[in-house]
Amino acid sequence: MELRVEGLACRRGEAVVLRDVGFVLAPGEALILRGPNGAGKTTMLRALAGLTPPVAGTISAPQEAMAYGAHADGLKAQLTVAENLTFWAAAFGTSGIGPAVAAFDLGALLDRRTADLSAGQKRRASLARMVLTGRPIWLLDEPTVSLDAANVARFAAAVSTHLEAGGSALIATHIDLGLAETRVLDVTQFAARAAARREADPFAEAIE
Ligand SMILES: Nc1ncnc2c1ncn2[C@@H]1O[C@H](COP(=O)(O)OP(=O)(O)OP(=O)(O)O)[C@@H](O)[C@H]1O
Repeated sequence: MELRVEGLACRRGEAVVLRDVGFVLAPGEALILRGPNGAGKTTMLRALAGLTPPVAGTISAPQEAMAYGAHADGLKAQLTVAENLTFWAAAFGTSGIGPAVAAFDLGALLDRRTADLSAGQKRRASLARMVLTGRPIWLLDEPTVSLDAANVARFAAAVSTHLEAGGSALIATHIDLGLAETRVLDVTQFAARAAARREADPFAEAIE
């Protein structure tokens, strides 16, 4: 499913952080969100995921087409990895957790409470949930935090499998994931405050 975003203005709290956001994400494509800390990557992903509805603009794909993987792992701490994944599979009507377990090498961890996992193990269990959603558009916020090199590669392979199946992914990350043929979207071009400053002072851009 294509995701077409036009004229999006996104707020965080009371402040409009981004405006005039526009891009097209085609099936089979990954788009990397870039920008320094505070540029608005999370803000954009939250708007697309429906957590903070945009102030203006249009998002072509319905909410049900998107799966959001946030900064937080979002696991139920007292449940085991298997119980967490089974819960998600049931919630999204996906049969079987096998492909998600294999993609993130979780076989040896299935009976462990997620509260007792290391940070990287929690991250892997959290990312496995994306596979279980069965949703075509993945929105991922710094997905590789806490992952070692082998697991960054596992994550990249899971994204590639998703893209090959006709899915797409919008990924905020500061690292090179090693994905083939990704496009990069620099969110600083959509900064609402810089635009407002430039409009107020036509010479501001020259001294920034
Ligand atoms: N709850 C909030 N209320 C008001 N402003 C916020 C809130 N959360 C974040 N902000 C501000 O919104 C701006 C965009 O933040 P955002 O988290 O989208 O940036 P980011 O590009 O994801 O940064 P990072 O790379 O550090 O994760 C920042 O200036 C931030 O301080």
